[in-house]
Amino acid sequence: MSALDHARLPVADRAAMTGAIKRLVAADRRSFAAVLLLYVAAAGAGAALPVMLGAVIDGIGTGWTAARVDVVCGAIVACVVLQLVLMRTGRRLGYRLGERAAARLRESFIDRVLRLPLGTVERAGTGDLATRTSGDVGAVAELLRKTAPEVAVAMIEGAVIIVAAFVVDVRLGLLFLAGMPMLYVAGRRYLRLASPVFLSERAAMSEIAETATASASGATTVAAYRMQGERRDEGYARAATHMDRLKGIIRLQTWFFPATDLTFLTPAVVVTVVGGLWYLEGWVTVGQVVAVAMLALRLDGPVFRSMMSLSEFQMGGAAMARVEGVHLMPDEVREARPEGAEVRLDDVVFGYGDGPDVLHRLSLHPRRGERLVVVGPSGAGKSTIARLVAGIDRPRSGAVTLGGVPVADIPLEVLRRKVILVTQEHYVFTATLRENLNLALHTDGSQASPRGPEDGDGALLDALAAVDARWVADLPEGLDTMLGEEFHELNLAEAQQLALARVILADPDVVILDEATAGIDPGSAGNVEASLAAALHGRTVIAIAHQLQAAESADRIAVVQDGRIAEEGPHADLLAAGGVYAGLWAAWKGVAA
Ligand SMILES: Nc1ncnc2c1ncn2[C@@H]1O[C@H](COP(=O)(O)OP(=O)(O)OP(=O)(O)O)[C@@H](O)[C@H]1O
Repeated sequence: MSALDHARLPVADRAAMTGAIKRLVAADRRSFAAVLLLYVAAAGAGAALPVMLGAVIDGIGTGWTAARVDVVCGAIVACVVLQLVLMRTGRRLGYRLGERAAARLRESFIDRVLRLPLGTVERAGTGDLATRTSGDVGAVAELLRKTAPEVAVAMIEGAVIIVAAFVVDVRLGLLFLAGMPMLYVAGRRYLRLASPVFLSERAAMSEIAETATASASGATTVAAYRMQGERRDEGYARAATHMDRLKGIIRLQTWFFPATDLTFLTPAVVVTVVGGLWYLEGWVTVGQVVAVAMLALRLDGPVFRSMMSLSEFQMGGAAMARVEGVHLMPDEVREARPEGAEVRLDDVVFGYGDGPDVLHRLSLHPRRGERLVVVGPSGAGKSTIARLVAGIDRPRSGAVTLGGVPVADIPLEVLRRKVILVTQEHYVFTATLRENLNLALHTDGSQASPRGPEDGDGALLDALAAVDARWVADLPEGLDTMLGEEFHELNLAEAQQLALARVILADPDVVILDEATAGIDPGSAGNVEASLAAALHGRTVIAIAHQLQAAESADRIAVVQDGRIAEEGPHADLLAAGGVYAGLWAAWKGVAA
């Protein structure tokens, strides 16, 4: 296979992000309003402190009684307690709200990823998708559960403090705002500059993951071609790029953070100095100046907290843009309903991406219930035929149909019940053998629902027996044995048998086996195929085979060469014809002998 072209998955723009945030808020509207209300009330109780303190200062000057001062001081203490209680309750609710939003986001992300067309996933590269699935979704969850509530509290506190300053005195309130333009300008500039910097840092991280995943999954190939040095250099180069992007973030923050120190001190200094002069003019009272100056100083808390969170906020935002980007993938419109289960390939032309044609006007008509074996030299296009029949790819021209409609137009949930492709890549889920088998059963009532021990294990055990999986008898807990890397690990042959047993349980109309028994030793592969053929009797089986032994017993053999069907017919006829198949057979017999 040639290298896949890498078409990155999209990243959400501002409008898509706004839409996503609106959806998240709307899904939990009442809790959101409650949290907002609690934060505003807590901030109000906090801002009341300096205001009341100012009132006490002025009150003492204008002859308040000690009792009155005591009452106000009591109210100040009550406000401190109230603020603590409100803030604590708000935070608890806020974190829960964030957690729920994160869970919702995760679910819709996974749902979307599982519905992505396989071809798209392949072209995007597993690194990009892996980074989005693990790192990015995690970063967004952190954003929703921690950073966003943190920033929301800070913003609300800041807003309430400013309102409180205006309540004390409008002119002092305006003075208070004197330091704000700097903060606004610096904040805007930072946000504008930071967004692409953080996005590029995330993208560089994906590249590292992509390289590491590719090197690890292709380790044996890398070793065989002695490409360790190249792969290492590639990894270093990607890591260096990532380092550069991180340095960019640090450079940006180096000038931004000191600037913010100045910004939040400026209003307090301006209020104290100018407010002092206004007091001398008799325009304001000492209590008012003290109250607004204290409010200005209190601004440092929310400003500092939001500054500290801003980088995480940016990072979370960049991650969210990538997570949401997955939703921008155009949905595949698959609405065709097949009538029956006849498979036909007519004049099919196909090529990968922008590459050259690999199938050239190829036609193949597997008959209902027949076992058609497809053979041919390496690179002839056998697996490509399998992918087209399974609806993973679409032909450039011509038609690949199932029950009279294009396979690639059939909704996946319908198609997967009718056509199953088994390749050499098998996945054993970390779950019990029973659960691994039950995956194959439809849960919508159209066929038997997942079975537990109480339902009898007959069907599961029969399916395993049909693929000659004798190892099941030795499992410590039978069908309830946990499989997976950390539990009972299956070897390649066993994993293939598990995949084949799933096919029997799924009971589709058409089964495509693309070297599906290649991992099983040639001695037992024959047994497995024979018993599988018996279990799949009546189904259309298209088997792609390297081992010509499997071809001998086929109903029909199709020989693919250079993307075309070179010959078709039963084993004996093709041998007698003395063409391509006879040559392949002789070569294989020579090897096998
Ligand atoms: N994902 C892909 N992207 C680009 N080219 C591809 C891809 N998969 C296969 N090809 C190319 O398409 C042609 C047919 O490949 P295909 O895998 O169908 O052949 P095959 O007969 O199954 O070979 P083999 O027996 O080695 O598996 C080859 O030239 C191959 O390089």
